Amino acid sequence: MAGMRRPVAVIIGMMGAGKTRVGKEVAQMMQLPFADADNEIEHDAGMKIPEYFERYGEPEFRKLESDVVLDMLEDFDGIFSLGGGAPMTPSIQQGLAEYIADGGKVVYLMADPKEAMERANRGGGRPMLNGDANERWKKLYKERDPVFRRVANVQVRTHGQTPQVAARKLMEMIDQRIVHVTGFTIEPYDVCIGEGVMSQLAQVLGDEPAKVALIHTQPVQRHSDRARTLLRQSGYDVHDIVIPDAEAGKTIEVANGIWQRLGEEGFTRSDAIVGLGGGAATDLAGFVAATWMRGIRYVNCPTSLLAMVDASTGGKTGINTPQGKNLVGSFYTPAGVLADMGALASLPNDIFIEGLGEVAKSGFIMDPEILRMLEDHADELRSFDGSTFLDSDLKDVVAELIERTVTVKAYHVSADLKEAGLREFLNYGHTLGHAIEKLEHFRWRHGNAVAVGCVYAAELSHLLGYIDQDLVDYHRSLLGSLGLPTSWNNGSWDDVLALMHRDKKARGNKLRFVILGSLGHPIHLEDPPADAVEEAFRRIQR
Ligand SMILES: NC(=O)c1ccc[n+]([C@@H]2O[C@H](COP(=O)([O-])OP(=O)(O)OC[C@H]3O[C@@H](n4cnc5c(N)ncnc54)[C@H](O)[C@@H]3O)[C@@H](O)[C@H]2O)c1
Ligand SMILES: O=C(O)C(=O)C[C@@H](O)[C@H](O)[C@H](O)COP(=O)(O)O
Repeated sequence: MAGMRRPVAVIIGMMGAGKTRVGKEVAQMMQLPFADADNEIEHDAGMKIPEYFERYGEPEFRKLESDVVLDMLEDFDGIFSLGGGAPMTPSIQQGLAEYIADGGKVVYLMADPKEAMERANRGGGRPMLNGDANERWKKLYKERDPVFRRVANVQVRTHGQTPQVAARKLMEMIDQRIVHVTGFTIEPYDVCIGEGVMSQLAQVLGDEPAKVALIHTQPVQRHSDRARTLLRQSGYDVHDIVIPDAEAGKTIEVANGIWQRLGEEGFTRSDAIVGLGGGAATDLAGFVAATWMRGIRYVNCPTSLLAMVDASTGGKTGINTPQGKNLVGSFYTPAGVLADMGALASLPNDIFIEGLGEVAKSGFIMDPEILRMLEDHADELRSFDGSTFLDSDLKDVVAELIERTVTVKAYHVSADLKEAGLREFLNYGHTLGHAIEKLEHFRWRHGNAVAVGCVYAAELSHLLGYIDQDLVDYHRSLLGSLGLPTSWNNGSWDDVLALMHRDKKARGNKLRFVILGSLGHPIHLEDPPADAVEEAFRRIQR
């Protein structure tokens, strides 16, 4: 039945861009069939395209092309390359938009115009280039390039690359998962998830910045080396800024040191920042980007699981103060997020597991499929080993968990960037979680503290009659099976309570929490009874 199959990717681009050559190469690498729309048309028409053009003219050709392309979009499951002019036809544009909405990848293959023009002129037989071929090509490029950019959801630059290198790049891009973040007050951006996606850094930064401050920590040196090389190859003047690791980097002193460097090194409003590392590094880099000259462009390259699923997306940037976690900051949206799963190869097991705390949180508040996946793969996830990860079956599971968790995040952020209500649901588990982190002098990892905080919030939900004991037990058993902590007994209630009053959800002297009305349905809890708030704490101490 039509509609059951769809292409793995559709390649569009100018005549001579190498769509067929590169497309065939990709198909071979991925062991998929390849189809070229022009061949399919010639097959249907029973004649060569130039002959069809001559006999029936361009409008008839475009009609036939549209029929063939729309059929293939619903009944072909390989790599499909379109003729240069196909994406200009409104019915094909509509078909491609539906295909993208259904999760498809429309790849704009961007070759060097000079190379593409030469290739297109070689061999002749292109009716659209009749007359002065170079002039025709340039004119068509001017018309088509903006349309191609609009209809594609993936862009691959192949300037000066061999078809094999271009194909590998394209394959990485096809394999990637993309979550789109948009909203009323948000400049839309994509979170790209997959191995190798860091190679899109220059594309996301754009042409405007001349200088790029690459802010990272020392443990991710190998990934920052790669980013620096990519940036230099693309012609940026790269300024390497190494910050103290983890929470030690989220301080006003560190931010001040970077402001000084940006000033001394002449960073202007058109320059940019790349934040690379765990969530602490991306929070700090975002904060510097938000404040330097009141805001410059920044791109996040998260390298920990937690930063990939949560910290790098959504625009909450900030630093800690001696009084608490993230007390100073701003909502400032990145231009893009490149979650390169290749970085997970160097991630220690305990830091991977910590990230699962935020993944589970997203399951509890919205996406039960996340919880099912965590249950089904608890043993493999718990034994995560970066050195074998990229070649293991776990990679696809983790890619899907990242995509689903980022989708939960994007849903809340898109509707409520500045956290007027809905976005607060992402804070499930954080009221107690942040207090634990502070009382443990940040030696407890964020995701671990959030895991305990989720059990606390579940206990509170149960005490107030919203959920039954089974769901509280489920929190403990699921989080425990992943190697996450579910209890904490290292601080006094008075200290915890004082810190929870400093939580950003509190209003005046009233506590506010996010609890569960039922699984997947969080609710706000305003000014709850003091005895329930304390009793829930007693229950997580056991
Ligand atoms: N802005 C937000 O919306 C948001 C959301 C969630 C968490 N956060 C913040 O994120 C931080 C927690 O993030 P985190 O868990 O990534 O902690 P982290 O940034 O402290 O990183 C944990 C450790 O792992 C190292 N690391 C990271 N990637 C690595 C890799 N690929 N290989 C080897 N080592 C690697 C880091 O250098 C660090 O030592 C907290 O500060 C938290 O408040 C922010
Ligand atoms: O994006 C959000 O909104 C969140 O609350 C996500 C949290 O997982 C994250 O830890 C965030 O940094 C917490 O923010 P805070 O406002 O409670 O400091």
